[in-house]
Amino acid sequence: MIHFNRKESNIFNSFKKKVRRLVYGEANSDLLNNNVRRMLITSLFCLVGIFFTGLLGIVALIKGDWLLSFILLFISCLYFFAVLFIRWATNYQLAGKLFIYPLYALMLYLVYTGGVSGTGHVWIFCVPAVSLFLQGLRRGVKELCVFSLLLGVILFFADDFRGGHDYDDVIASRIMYSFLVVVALSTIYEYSMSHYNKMLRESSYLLEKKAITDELTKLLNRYGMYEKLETSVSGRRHILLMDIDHFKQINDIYGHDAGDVYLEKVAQVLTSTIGPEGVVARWGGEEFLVLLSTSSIDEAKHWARRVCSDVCKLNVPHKRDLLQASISIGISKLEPDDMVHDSISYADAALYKAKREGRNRYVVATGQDESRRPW
Ligand SMILES: Nc1nc2c(ncn2[C@@H]2O[C@H](COP(=O)(O)OP(=O)(O)OP(=O)(O)O)[C@@H](O)[C@H]2O)c(=O)[nH]1
Repeated sequence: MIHFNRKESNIFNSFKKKVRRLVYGEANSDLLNNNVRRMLITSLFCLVGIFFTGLLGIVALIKGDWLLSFILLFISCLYFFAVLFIRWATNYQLAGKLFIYPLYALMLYLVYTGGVSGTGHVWIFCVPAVSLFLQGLRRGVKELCVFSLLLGVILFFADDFRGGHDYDDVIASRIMYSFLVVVALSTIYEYSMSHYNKMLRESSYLLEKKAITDELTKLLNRYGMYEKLETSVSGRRHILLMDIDHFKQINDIYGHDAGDVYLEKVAQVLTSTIGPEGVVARWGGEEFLVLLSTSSIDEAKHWARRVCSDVCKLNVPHKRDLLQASISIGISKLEPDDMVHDSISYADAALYKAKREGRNRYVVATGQDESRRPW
């Protein structure tokens, strides 16, 4: 068993960090994002490509094979440019094309000339996996068909042209068969991976949605609303924190299920009353929170008044009765540099003032400006 001592593992960790920074750049924390992942893998392909074409280019240069050396070093520079391009434009698709087309050309050139001592064809087996990854399943398969066709022509007829390598027919057919087997296996693998990734993306989308949605009312839940509240915007916004009045009585008299139906209806009223002026969430129990995009306190009061009036007008039929209630609201403002928690506390204090003053009303939070003063 290998044991690393602390110093070795520190060196190893800092080396790992450096490599991650080189490859991932700033995207390290966002690896679940499909685009970011593709960008990183394309960068990695390019880095591997730079290394190998660069190295083989230098070897060819030392051996005096000027043309091969020029081609390899040119491609190495192209891949370097592709890495920079991904970093600069974050466009992995174009960078992928910059990678794959020179690769096709280089592979066909190596097969055509036979490469070093007739070993040119040994490199072609990396093509299917790279092509399918960079170009996607459909396009990748089409391009691999064209590539295989050109490969076949070169393998069987290259010796008819000047500089073409003379492949034995048996070897040519074996190279062709084995290449087609790799194409088929890579296609099956890519198909199953893309299918699996699609399912993974769908289920992670559903889970994400579930995590921020209230099951009963289908509004945002507290967690989802916190995300909205913490999204920084340039201007002032307003918070309406609301609580249904004497809701316990509805539960006590008509039962919990009737209470649930009433909550659902209140959620619908809030959504239709506020419309695009804000975001509505179920804050918990019989409490709702609206984040208004308006910066004007008069407009915030206007929306609070409308909510009070629309909830009062709500009659929810239950057996032979009609469920009715009112709502109390606390209003506070949320400036870009305010602590979200503080603004909600102010709205909460205002809400309880509204309850104390007789319910079915709104109260604007006081003291918010004083709290911002340094004294
Ligand atoms: N049906 C139902 N009731 C809920 C739900 N969540 C909380 N409640 C009930 O909401 C009631 C809240 O009651 P209280 O906090 O005493 O307040 P209230 O009766 O609304 O009175 P005020 O707020 O003082 O006007 C409790 O009876 C809870 O059981 C829910 O999801 N469904």
